[in-house]
Amino acid sequence: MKLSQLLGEAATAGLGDLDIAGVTADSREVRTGYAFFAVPGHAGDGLGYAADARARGASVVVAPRAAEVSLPLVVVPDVRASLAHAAARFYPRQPRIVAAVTGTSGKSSVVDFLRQIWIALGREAASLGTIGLIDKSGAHYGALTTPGPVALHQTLDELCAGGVTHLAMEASSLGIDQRRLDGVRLCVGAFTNFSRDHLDHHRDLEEYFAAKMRLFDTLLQTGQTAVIDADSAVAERVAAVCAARGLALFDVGAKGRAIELLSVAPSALATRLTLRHAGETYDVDLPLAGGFQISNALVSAGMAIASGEAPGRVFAALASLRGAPGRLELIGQRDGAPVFVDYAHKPDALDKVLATARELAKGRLVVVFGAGGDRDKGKRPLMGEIAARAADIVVVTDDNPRSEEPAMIRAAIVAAARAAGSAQIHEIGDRRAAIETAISWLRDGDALIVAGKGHESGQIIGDQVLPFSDRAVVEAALRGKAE
Ligand SMILES: CC(=O)N[C@H]1[C@@H](OP(=O)(O)OP(=O)(O)OC[C@H]2O[C@@H](n3ccc(=O)[nH]c3=O)[C@H](O)[C@@H]2O)O[C@H](CO)[C@@H](O)[C@@H]1O[C@H](C)C(=O)N[C@@H](C)C(=O)N[C@H](CCC(=O)O)C(=O)O
Ligand SMILES: Nc1ncnc2c1ncn2[C@@H]1O[C@H](COP(=O)(O)OP(=O)(O)OP(=O)(O)O)[C@@H](O)[C@H]1O
Ligand SMILES: N[C@H](CCC[C@H](N)C(=O)O)C(=O)O
Ligand SMILES: [Mg+2]
Repeated sequence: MKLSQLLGEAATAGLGDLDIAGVTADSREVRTGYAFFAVPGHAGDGLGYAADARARGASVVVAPRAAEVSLPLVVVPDVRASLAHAAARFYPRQPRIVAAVTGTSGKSSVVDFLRQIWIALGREAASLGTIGLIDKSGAHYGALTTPGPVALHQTLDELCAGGVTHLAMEASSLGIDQRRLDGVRLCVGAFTNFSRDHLDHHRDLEEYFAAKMRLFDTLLQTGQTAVIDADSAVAERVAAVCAARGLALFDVGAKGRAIELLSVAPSALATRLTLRHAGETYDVDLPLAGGFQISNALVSAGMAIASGEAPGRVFAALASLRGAPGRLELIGQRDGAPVFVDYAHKPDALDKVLATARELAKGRLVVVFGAGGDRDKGKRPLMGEIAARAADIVVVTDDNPRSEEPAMIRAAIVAAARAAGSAQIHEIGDRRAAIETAISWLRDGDALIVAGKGHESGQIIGDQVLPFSDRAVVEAALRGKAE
């Protein structure tokens, strides 16, 4: 492909006729004839790797500023956006329907539910996000929630070639901000909710909010639909952003107008809902527990309807939804006490999941959790406080300490937990021992939530990833054996 086709004629300053064999922002992936996009990153500056790119055969560097690089160089105003658009042109095919969801919590659940609804309605559907790419061939785990633009466009092209017509994808705030989704031909966008997260990357909550809003004020086009959880505290602000862009608003929830949640009747691990949409009333038996799962299910139903599906069929499909892996997933029981694995690793998610579990526990509520190293330190005391207030027994353990001293992370949680509530607070660093001990304490009517790692398959200590699965450890402990 010619450079002019990748970047647009105006941008290429006389170099438009160069044949380009591939695009990348990582010099280590450069092959002969590639265009190397020099991205100023968090850890390094791509221009510093131009010599490496040249040595590996790059034929041109695309950069945000002029520099001495011994290769033809094209300067562009927004190099991450140029990379994303170039990747979209290099890998041109995309599923006909691409729906993206943003929000602090619920994204992985929503994309999983939307894929399940589409499949139930006979569509060739896939989902992409934190738990990987899930299509009919199975689950393929990826490192990022929203992949980098080159990997993303390659994936979209491959999915399309494989016959996938409908894709539900997570739009992380970092992904949106870093232009990973620029060039994706979106049809529908959705917003779940907003609370504290990623303050290790965004300067403050306003900046984090603005990053999410880019999905609505820039990436979606006038006339397209935005589905919003109307019960979110920021729903009105999001609606105003959507209105200013000329998006069609589809709001869902107790305060929703497009799908109005009229009543909720919880029963053990399921919930009966009555909904109103376009003047019709629907009864739905949602086979999931928890108010937050209702929100997620309604957002996914809204996205399915916005993508052209018949509402009656969409609501009928909700009756067979399965929870996303590691999201309030019931693994088994010990003496009448259910044990769940959940991915709450931020304050609001922990609050929501413990509130749900409290309703399921006739006896004591037990929680095992920790907090990630090299991540927002501010969330540690908040999570300690929430756990101590919501649970009866709190076991603070390790969750991906990365380069930090694990005991320091635990200490920050434990101190806040001890100051906050009347719960028993225990500290057991070894996560396997923490889970096994908590399970050994269970009595009839109790409930245990093992939070923070969900689907994850490793414990990151230093720069090593040791195989570890909460699910496997819980299963083994419930069988009464070491895993
Ligand atoms: C902090 C962050 O967001 N980093 C992401 C970002 O990297 P960066 O642009 O800052 O890169 P950098 O390391 O400073 O390097 C600068 C440039 O030099 C290049 N380079 C580097 C080394 C080399 O030898 N040669 C070379 O060319 C790099 O490819 C890069 O283009 O852009 C890269 C490409 O898109 C991402 O792979 C990378 O994700 C890292 C691995 C990461 O861990 N990101 C996490 C925090 C993340 O993005 N998480 C979100 C949210 C998760 C959620 O809430 O669900 C996600 O979407 O997953
Ligand atoms: N709508 C919601 N509101 C609040 N908490 C939620 C909601 N949905 C899920 N949660 C909680 O957040 C956890 C993560 O859910 P999920 O993976 O669906 O969200 P996510 O937005 O993809 O999160 P991440 O950004 O970590 O990938 C769940 O395990 C649950 O504890
Ligand atoms: N995408 C999130 C996931 C965190 C999961 C939790 N187990 C942790 O390691 O903090 C992050 O990397 O911050
Ligand atoms: Mg996710």
